Amino acid sequence: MSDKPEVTQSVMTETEGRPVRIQVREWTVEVSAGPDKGKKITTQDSLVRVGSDSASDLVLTDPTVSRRHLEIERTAKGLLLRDLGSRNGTYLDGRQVIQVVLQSGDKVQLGKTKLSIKPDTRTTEVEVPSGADAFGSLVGASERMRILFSDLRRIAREDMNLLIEGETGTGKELAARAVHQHSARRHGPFKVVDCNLITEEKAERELFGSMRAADDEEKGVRGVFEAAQGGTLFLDEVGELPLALQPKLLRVLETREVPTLNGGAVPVNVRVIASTHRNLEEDVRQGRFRADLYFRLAVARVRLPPLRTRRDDIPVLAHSLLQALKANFELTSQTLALFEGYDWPGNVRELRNVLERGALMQETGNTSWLDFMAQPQQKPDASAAPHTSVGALVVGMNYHEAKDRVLADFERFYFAEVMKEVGFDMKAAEQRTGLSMQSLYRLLKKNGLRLKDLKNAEGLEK
Ligand SMILES: Nc1ncnc2c1ncn2[C@@H]1O[C@H](COP(=O)(O)OP(=O)(O)OP(=O)(O)O)[C@@H](O)[C@H]1O
Repeated sequence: MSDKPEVTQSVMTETEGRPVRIQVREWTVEVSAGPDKGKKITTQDSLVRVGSDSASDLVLTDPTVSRRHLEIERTAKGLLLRDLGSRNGTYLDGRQVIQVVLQSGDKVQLGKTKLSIKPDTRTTEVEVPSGADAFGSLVGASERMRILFSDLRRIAREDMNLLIEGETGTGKELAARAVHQHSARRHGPFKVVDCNLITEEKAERELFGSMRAADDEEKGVRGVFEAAQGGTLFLDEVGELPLALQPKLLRVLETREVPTLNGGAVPVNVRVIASTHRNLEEDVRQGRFRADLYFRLAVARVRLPPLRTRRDDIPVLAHSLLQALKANFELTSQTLALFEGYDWPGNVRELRNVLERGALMQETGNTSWLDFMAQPQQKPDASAAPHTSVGALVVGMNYHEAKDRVLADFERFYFAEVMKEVGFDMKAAEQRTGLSMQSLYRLLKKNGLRLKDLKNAEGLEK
């Protein structure tokens, strides 16, 4: 669980423009009955997700509990419990509940498990710079994000390894880039490795660098650790790294060198930033992730909060994303209210995608935000023919902006169609597109096209 503080009360202690001291509180969710009795989580974060899925904050082994069963959010109105469409439901005093503000002493029942929630376990004070509502390309005006920006700024200076946790689309990669840009390494390279793609065969060559043959060296083949020399290496979705490879990564991190095949070693000077959407601590407990590697990676640790827990960021994010999209329309207060009432399962990426679609459709006078937001994750927009409205949109732009825009539309359309055409088989897509697997994944991700969502849209996945 994150060490991010949740703001519960603001106390101005200094004049405007100077740091503000705010009080943060810890709270605890504990299993009081059931197979996981005694298990608990104490956190300063505002959201606790409970379920059998290993990405939950409180992971339960009770087989009557759904993978994503419920979540409890600390809001200004109190502790808000939401059932996440669980199979066996969530009960309070024998009554099934979908969404409810918890009262003190409430016992929550899910399957054979009972939870007790203890607010205010401990209070501490933290300092937040006032007015800092962006860090690199990350935007956010909420106090939670401002605290996060100040943590990231400090971590950037300190050159330690960093683990960034957060749901999909919360900005983990943007945060990693921003840390790099604010560090002493900013003039060095920023290299990304998608750990979903690292197989045991590829690892030696691509990840651990110089385990290379002499002739590779002549051909100039360098592993990514060497390519990131003097800079930052971003290990995206590090929780997906096969167990067999974890000791090798650990060794490189410990020795700060990559071995060569001839028995030598090349020193590497690289800061590692890793990201995960999983609950890695739980993976460590379950033996899926090595504890020693976890502690090497998580010297500093931050969690990017889901958008639904910082709805006050939505207006500023929406305006800034629209600006970046060069979209030429105003968001009405009704639209913003609609946005603020929606849960954004795909987080900021989903908001950006919705705005992008809105920008295109508005040109044809068809904007209906509700349609876009109904199931945006299930309907990746890429297949929406871009040429119908893009012409009208780009004539107002300069050449470079227009080109970027048309290219982005083309990419989304092209990749969504190709993936459907090849039956979502990445190997076949690699051949069809002539791109490397790594580039293919990155372009899919860049365009907000997740394989799972595309399959969902085709009804291929539950
Ligand atoms: N705080 C933010 N400010 C501005 N844009 C943001 C922010 N967070 C996310 N975004 C937008 O969402 C997109 C996705 O962000 P990013 O790729 O960093 O998310 P992620 O957490 O790494 O996602 P995933 O886990 O799916 O890889 C970005 O390209 C950007 O447009």
